[in-house]
Amino acid sequence: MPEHSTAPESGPRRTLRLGVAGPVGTGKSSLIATLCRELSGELSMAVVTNDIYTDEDARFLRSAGVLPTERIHAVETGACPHTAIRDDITANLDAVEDLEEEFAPLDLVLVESGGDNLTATFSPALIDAQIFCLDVAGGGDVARKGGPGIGRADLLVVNKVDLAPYVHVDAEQMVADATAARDGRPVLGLSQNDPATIVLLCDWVRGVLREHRAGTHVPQDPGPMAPHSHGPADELGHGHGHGHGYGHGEDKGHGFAPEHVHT
Ligand SMILES: Nc1nc2c(ncn2[C@@H]2O[C@H](COP(=O)(O)OP(=O)(O)OP(=O)(O)O)[C@@H](O)[C@H]2O)c(=O)[nH]1
Repeated sequence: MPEHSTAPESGPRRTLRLGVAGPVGTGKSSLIATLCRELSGELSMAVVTNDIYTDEDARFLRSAGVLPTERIHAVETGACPHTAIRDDITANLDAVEDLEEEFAPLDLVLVESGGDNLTATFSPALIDAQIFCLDVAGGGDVARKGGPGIGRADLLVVNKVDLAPYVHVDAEQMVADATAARDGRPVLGLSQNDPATIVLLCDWVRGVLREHRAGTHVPQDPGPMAPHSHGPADELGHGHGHGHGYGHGEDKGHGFAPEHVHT
């Protein structure tokens, strides 16, 4: 762990807060472990994980030994994961700020979302940039289906490309479809088993950090998740809905409605 980083001090806050979101099991924790392993020699880093009921992701990272354990904080959301990264970010913001204070000056804090569906994105009030993670095992057509993270995250990772032949997915086509859906925003085919792709991932992070330091990186909001509810309690007005007031009527849908998020 470096005592201090060689990165220049400029701008209002030096730490880059980088979110990693995506559906369950797409490889978010593994990606974060890899970034810690590859970059912690040059950057001062910390991690915040989100799980609904456990601190399992934090325990995975601690046991992987990729950072000193005290640099890995777990947030137990107790609710669907997107709530804690978008609707009420208090617990995550507290965790990030605690780490930034305790280990000042930090260069990079990675925030891992709990595994959710295609609609979860981070609030730009919590993070400066975000990665959205898909994997080839979820099916080659997922990238085409769209959603705020796929369309507008700072980086879309198509993960586990090494598995593509085994799940009968054309990884190159999946990356091409994703690229077409993103108006030129970057897409990276990644595999933990392919060091060349890991180099590209690390270079992307270094680039965003440079821009953040230079004050030229502008945090983007990929957009809200689709209106949905959480079962009968919501219908009765006792649960928590997520209509977000984006003008598409009642918050009573149960599925992903991409047409509702591109407004
Ligand atoms: N073959 C292959 N497997 C991978 C790769 N990345 C991750 N995995 C495996 O995919 C599984 C899920 O990875 P995780 O990193 O736990 O995924 P996650 O998105 O953090 O999972 P949740 O936190 O439960 O949403 C694990 O068995 C990983 O070893 C990869 O590049 N290639």
